[in-house]
Amino acid sequence: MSLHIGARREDVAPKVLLPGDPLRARFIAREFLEDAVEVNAVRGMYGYTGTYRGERVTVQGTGMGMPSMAIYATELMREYGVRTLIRVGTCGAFLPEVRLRDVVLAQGASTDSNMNRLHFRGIDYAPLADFSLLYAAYRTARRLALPVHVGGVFTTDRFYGDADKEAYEKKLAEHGTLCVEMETAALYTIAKAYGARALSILTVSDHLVTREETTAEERERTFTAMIRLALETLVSDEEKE
Ligand SMILES: O=P(O)(O)O[C@H]1O[C@H](CO)[C@@H](O)[C@H]1O
Ligand SMILES: O=c1cc[nH]c(=O)[nH]1
Repeated sequence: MSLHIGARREDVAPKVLLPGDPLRARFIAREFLEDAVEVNAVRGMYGYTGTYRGERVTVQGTGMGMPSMAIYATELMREYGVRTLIRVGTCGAFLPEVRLRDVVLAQGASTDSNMNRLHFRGIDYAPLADFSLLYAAYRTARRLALPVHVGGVFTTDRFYGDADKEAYEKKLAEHGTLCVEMETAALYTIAKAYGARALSILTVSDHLVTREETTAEERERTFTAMIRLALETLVSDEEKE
């Protein structure tokens, strides 16, 4: 057990999927894993362990924002020995060519958060995906004939912004940033600190240019292309635990 995860150490697999929404964790366990058992319910942040094509996988909700992601990612690596982490999250698209329900592989993450600046004493660290995992996900997407966008994302501390936020998001879009979400910069930074491998796979749940959006139910219960891609990447990944 750790402070925020009630599972026994042996109940958590070395490979973990991380949705922000704990109900998406439950949906993934019910619809995609065999023999899934609930291993965490502390604070309602559900976690489950089961098998996917014979390999043990844990799916653990992380909540919203970098501090919450940092808590779960840290405890999973430090207390449970997790080595491979794939976030399966939602994002808002910045660019017209990134359409609603498209899938994004986050190569790196810019951020407006102060968390990394505190950690690196003012230096602008560049949080990057693990290349072997990114490459494995890209190859898996090709095999599944699933189109994906690969590029930079923006991890924000502010879901609701103002004119100031809109201005810097416009600049990020002009510099090729694909979409906005709230956890990837923390996940990539902390995974590197623990010598673990991390990747964020995101589905576009709303569009900041066209203003289209999906429903809360769709965010909880669908986006199966992203989930299938993440699970197939985990089990086809050549770096075995
Ligand atoms: O759908 P999840 O994984 O929670 O991801 C996105 O959705 C939440 C905001 O609605 C933030 O956590 C953001 O990163
Ligand atoms: O953080 C997020 C997630 C989805 N859509 C957004 O606009 N922001």
